Amino acid sequence: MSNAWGYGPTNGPDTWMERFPNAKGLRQSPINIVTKEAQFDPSLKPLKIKYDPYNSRNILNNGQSFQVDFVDDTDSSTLTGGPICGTYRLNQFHFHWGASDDRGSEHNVDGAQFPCELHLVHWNTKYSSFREAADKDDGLAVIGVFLKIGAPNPQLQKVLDALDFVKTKGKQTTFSNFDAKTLLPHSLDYWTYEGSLTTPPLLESVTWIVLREVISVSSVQMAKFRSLFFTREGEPQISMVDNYRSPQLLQGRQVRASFQ
Ligand SMILES: NS(=O)(=O)c1ccc(S(=O)(=O)c2ccccc2)s1
Ligand SMILES: [Zn+2]
Repeated sequence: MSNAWGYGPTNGPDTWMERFPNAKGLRQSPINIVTKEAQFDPSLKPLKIKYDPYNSRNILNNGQSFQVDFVDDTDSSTLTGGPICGTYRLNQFHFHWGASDDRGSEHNVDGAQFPCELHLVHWNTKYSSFREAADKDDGLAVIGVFLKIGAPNPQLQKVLDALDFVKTKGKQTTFSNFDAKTLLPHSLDYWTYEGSLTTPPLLESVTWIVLREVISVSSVQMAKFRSLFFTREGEPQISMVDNYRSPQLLQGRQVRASFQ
């Protein structure tokens, strides 16, 4: 029986500190964003996001979520501006969601959870590769976008339609010509703070950029997320749901806002 980390009763977030000591670190993610304590910082620049659909490569069920991977050997899909210095390249995006619409996001806002949260993962090109950047203090920048129950999201549906081909752990399929920018809300107002990966190895290398404006998702679309499995083909099926870590202690960190 694999002792890999996961989200179940015997390998979930409360057990992670046994094998991943970063879990007890001072800049862990996610957090609860208390909006009244997030200070407007006029020195924060607007986010500059340039994504080239040509870079989207495949979609993979990695046994914890599903991710859309991007070719990141050039600066054609990048994040600049905002709270970061230099250029960060888009490497992948993935989601976290709940077993029901009342939970699923990792970050909370004023104690409220959303049914789903999108993470767009970028790495700092001052380092030679994603792998080299992954454990550096300024190595990664992740844009978080909350999904709220409402009208069906046609752009998201393009991603959900591909899930039929990656139902179980390890399955992947080609996913080309997808413009990740179509998943972003109109406003790029954001909160930002210094944090970590929200999954093992919980590296404290992430500048978090959490967008204030949500994107919509219908309940039917949420059911599609929940049609995936944590388990491999042929193993007893465990539905891929509740793949989120709960908010961690702020430990004195400041959350800044790009807006008043
Ligand atoms: N949920 S999250 O956005 O914080 C996140 C967790 C894991 C990753 S990673 O797979 O990119 C990765 C990055 C570095 C090392 C290992 C995996 S991104
Ligand atoms: Zn994530």
